Amino acid sequence: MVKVAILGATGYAALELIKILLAHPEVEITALTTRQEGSPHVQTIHPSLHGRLDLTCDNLTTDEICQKADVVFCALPHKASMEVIPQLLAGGCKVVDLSADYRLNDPGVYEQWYGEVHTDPTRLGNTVYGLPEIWSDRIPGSELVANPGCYTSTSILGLAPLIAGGHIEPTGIFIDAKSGISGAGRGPKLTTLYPECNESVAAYSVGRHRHTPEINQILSEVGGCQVEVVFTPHLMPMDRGILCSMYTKLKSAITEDELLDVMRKYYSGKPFVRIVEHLPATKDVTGSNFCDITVRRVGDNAIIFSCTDNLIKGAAGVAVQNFNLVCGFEETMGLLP
Ligand SMILES: NC(=O)C1=CN([C@@H]2O[C@H](COP(=O)(O)OP(=O)(O)OC[C@H]3O[C@@H](n4cnc5c(N)ncnc54)[C@H](OP(=O)(O)O)[C@@H]3O)[C@@H](O)[C@H]2O)C=CC1
Ligand SMILES: CC(=O)N[C@@H](CCC(=O)OP(=O)(O)O)C(=O)O
Repeated sequence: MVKVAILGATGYAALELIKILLAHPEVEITALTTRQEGSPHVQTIHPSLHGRLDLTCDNLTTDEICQKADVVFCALPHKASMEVIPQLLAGGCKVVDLSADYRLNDPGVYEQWYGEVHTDPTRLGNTVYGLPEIWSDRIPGSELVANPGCYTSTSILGLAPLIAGGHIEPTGIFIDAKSGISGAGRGPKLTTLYPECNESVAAYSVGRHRHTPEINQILSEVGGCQVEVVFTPHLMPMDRGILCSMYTKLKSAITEDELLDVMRKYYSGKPFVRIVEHLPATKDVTGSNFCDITVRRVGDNAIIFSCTDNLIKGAAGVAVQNFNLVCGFEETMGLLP
């Protein structure tokens, strides 16, 4: 059994991690952390776990975490992650980081988009990006995996096959992304209060959302050329789910059926990507680690639709996929009911 700690255990991503890991045959959850004093029981923090896990959430030092765990899921916000991860690695733990701290290659780009100087810059560019559908060969045995962002993985998985095959123009790709409110985390914020966002849809961070450089970086590597997307996120009045509708210019006279075939071949043998013919909806993937993708040809354009549950394929599910690969388990272990 692999002993596992979850940092930021009081949050939404951590709750999903706990639920998945409780059903994982090779995992024992040995530590949960919070900054709160008084060591609240996890079922007080997450009532849906009542009777499932007899563990408190504790304000642990990194040394204490290293004594209790072999692998750490770091479900802290960005900036908080890079403050603890170097010590966890030095203490012998392997880490799957759900934050954005180790996803970008360039410390200057991190500073530009996150407004902070990176405090562990030498690991940027040397940390594997945990998108197993694209780089499953790079993940096994890694000491640190940077889990992708939720919008990011949904966008990249939809676009990668057509970028890699050279079927669409690499610039002028418009991503219209919609997310449920849980994407913003459990902490109270004015914009996610019920009266502010219920029965209302709005775009935010137009032209300046921090997932833009992440999408560009990964797709540029996939395509072997400079990819530039225009990424516009919207907050939707629903609990969870992401739908990305992506508008691209086709480079050739390829048909819609051929585009679907390109996608099927690209993801052949990848258990969590489903190339579908219908237009996918967020409800189709709720609670699952699937990413559902389709494409429509409209004139000279390909419109790609990609759908995930932001808390599962966008966070906890892909984190467990990465954990399985790091530990040498079946990629699907604990993830297919
Ligand atoms: N929500 C989503 O859909 C997705 C989230 N992610 C990423 O996963 C991580 C966790 O997200 P999520 O669960 O939504 O976030 P939440 O805000 O729900 O939970 C994060 C937890 O981290 C703790 N925390 C907050 N600030 C700090 C800090 N400065 N130092 C130490 N601990 C802190 C808090 O626990 P406490 O106050 O008890 O200490 C909090 O409950 C983030 O990096 C997020 O960007 C990635 C993809 C999707
Ligand atoms: C709806 C909502 O607010 N979503 C978050 C992104 C979610 C996410 O988890 O992204 P990172 O892991 O990169 O932080 C946002 O737009 O900031």
